[in-house]
Amino acid sequence: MESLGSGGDASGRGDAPLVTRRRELDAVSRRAVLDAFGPPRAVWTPPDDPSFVGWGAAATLSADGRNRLTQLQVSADRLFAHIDADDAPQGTRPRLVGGISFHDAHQPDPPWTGFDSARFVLPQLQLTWTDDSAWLTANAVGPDDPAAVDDRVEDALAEIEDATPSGRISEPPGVTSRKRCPSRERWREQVRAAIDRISGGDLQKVVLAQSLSVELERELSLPDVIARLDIAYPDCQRFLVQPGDGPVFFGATPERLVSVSGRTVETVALAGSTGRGDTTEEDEWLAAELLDSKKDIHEHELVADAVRTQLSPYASSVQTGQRTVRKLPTVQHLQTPITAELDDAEHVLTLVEALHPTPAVGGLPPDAAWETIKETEAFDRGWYASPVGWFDAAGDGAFAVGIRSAVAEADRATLFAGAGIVADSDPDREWDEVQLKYGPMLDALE
Ligand SMILES: C=C(O[C@@H]1C=C(C(=O)O)C=C[C@H]1O)C(=O)O
Repeated sequence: MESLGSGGDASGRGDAPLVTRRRELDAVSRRAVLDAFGPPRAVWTPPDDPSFVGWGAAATLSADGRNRLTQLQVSADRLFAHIDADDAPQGTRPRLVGGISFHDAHQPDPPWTGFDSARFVLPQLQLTWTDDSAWLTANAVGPDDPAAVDDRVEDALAEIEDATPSGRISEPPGVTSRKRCPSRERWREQVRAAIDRISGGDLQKVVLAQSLSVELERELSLPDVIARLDIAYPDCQRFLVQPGDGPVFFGATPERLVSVSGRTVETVALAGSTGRGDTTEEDEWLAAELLDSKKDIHEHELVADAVRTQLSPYASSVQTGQRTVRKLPTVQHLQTPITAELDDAEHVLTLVEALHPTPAVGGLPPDAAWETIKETEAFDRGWYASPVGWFDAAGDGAFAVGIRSAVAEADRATLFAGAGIVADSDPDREWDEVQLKYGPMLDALE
């Protein structure tokens, strides 16, 4: 490990060549290979792009402190400086996969063991699925003999060929006990205190979160959890990060933080929520009410304005799409797509830094919101509501906001969900909204 200034380290041996080999394979079952290869691993399955899985660590970059994303960019540039092939199709190029914690003051204590303030891994093996095939990419850094990398490819190919899915996707493990933080009564007090602060004028919005710790009847099968989320949440970004043998962070989030491809930036404002109806009529009525709700439009537009403002130093023209209702299995949200063309090429981490946390998960103004969150929430957000994603040597990449998520180890999991509080929020409605947002993870577990 070498040190890159305070708190930064990289096992990427910046000046050593990065050796990459790739092979196209017949389609393989992701569930089967996830079963066959253990941690460290990462899964990234976007709604509209190929699925990606990484195993092992050819290099690990981690950093903390206020400059964590700048430090990471420096170590990543060094790691990628001597890449031996970069003209391959996008999904097959070497990628750093990982994420950062909600706040830079985070310590990787339980349940977040292994989840540094910022941590990205260049996998030893990457598998990327295309429409009818898959690509295996093997990465190695430094004194590794290129012939050893070829051997690793052959070994991995043999193992992948042998990997067969183990029967049907199992049923969720089942929940035997649950512990909420805060209690309903305490939540009411917290929301009222936040509203008082908003009335005082130094805060416009704050997103307060809850945690739900559950014990499971059986140990969690990660390949099966991901398979169940694929079926139930195909329109969401499914992700999983497991730094070592310990905990895993996973989710199915509807919220893109930012993606950068060349000069094109895509992001979204997602805030303002209601439930789903039991009938089509009720569902449409709820959607219409949401689209018309002054409180939700206010909550939403604070996010859209902040996103546009944060992008403006990098892009002279920022396009705002139409505000519509995004329907998810347990909730509906107001959503506005936002796109921009960058004036100059920028690294996706620069935009992550500019945007995180948006007021969809933090609040406004950001410092007053963080102060309120820190004083109010009696648990560590860890990587919940934080940027999770990947980037490559060109600085292209994609990041989601890690909501609708849980951190789990063996037969325990902690789920997180939050709601935006504005001046006219009602504590009980916000409570109900949070329970709906636990839906995706609870469905995966019970
Ligand atoms: C904070 C969460 O969700 C965010 C908050 C929303 C809201 O307050 O309406 C809606 C979508 C997300 O941006 C969460 O799911 O935990």
